[in-house]
Amino acid sequence: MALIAARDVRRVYRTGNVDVRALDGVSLNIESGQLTTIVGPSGSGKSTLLNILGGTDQPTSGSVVCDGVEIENLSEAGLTKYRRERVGFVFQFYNLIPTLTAAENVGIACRGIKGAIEPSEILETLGLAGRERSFPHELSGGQMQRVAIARALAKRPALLLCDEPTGALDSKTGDEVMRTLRQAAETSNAAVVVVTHNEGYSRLADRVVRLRDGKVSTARRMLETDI
Ligand SMILES: Nc1ncnc2c1ncn2[C@@H]1O[C@H](COP(=O)(O)OP(=O)(O)OP(=O)(O)O)[C@@H](O)[C@H]1O
Repeated sequence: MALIAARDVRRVYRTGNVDVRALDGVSLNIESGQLTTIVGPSGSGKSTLLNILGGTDQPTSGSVVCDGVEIENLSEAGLTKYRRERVGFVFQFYNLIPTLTAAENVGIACRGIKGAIEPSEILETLGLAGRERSFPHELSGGQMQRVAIARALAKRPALLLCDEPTGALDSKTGDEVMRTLRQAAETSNAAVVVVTHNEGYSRLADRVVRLRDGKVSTARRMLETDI
């Protein structure tokens, strides 16, 4: 069974007298252990979809079931619990706390979460052994992003949502980060979903969801092994 099943999801924003249909009947499944990229032109609804999957926004209509949770029916408290326990977030500009070390940044994010991975262990998995005590300003962009990925993975989320995770990186480092995310999907069995403007990364994806005007225009598998 798919980790996420979205059915006929609509999100309408009202600005003044104008309704903007950010999502206009999106249906898709997202599987655990796979890397899914969401691509499409600016304004096509990519971030809106990510926000709904992550429980930072709710659909105007339609249904989104993630890991057995019906997101559209959650209260504020339910959404907070869902975000905290099931979803990891990775952002373009890392969002690390500058006054905390790499290990502290990871540790603080999963305080009180049962079964969370030790900061040193997850940092090592992500190739950052020996950098536990480094502060963000002592790390390169790629290393900071790997700390951010470690922070997101430490709580063993079912879903890892990444909004333009390579947007601030050069192409070689961006490639490395995408490979790290692909590996994370395999080893952690999380569903990794990446919004990206870089269509080239689709070659690393198991599945590519293309949005256009708030609708899915194509959703296809990329790897031979998954066809
Ligand atoms: N809070 C909001 N209020 C009003 N309109 C919004 C809001 N958020 C998004 N929109 C509109 O919804 C549409 C989809 O926006 P969204 O940010 O999801 O697109 P996107 O594909 O992520 O774009 P980009 O690639 O530029 O980040 C756009 O027309 C946008 O202006």
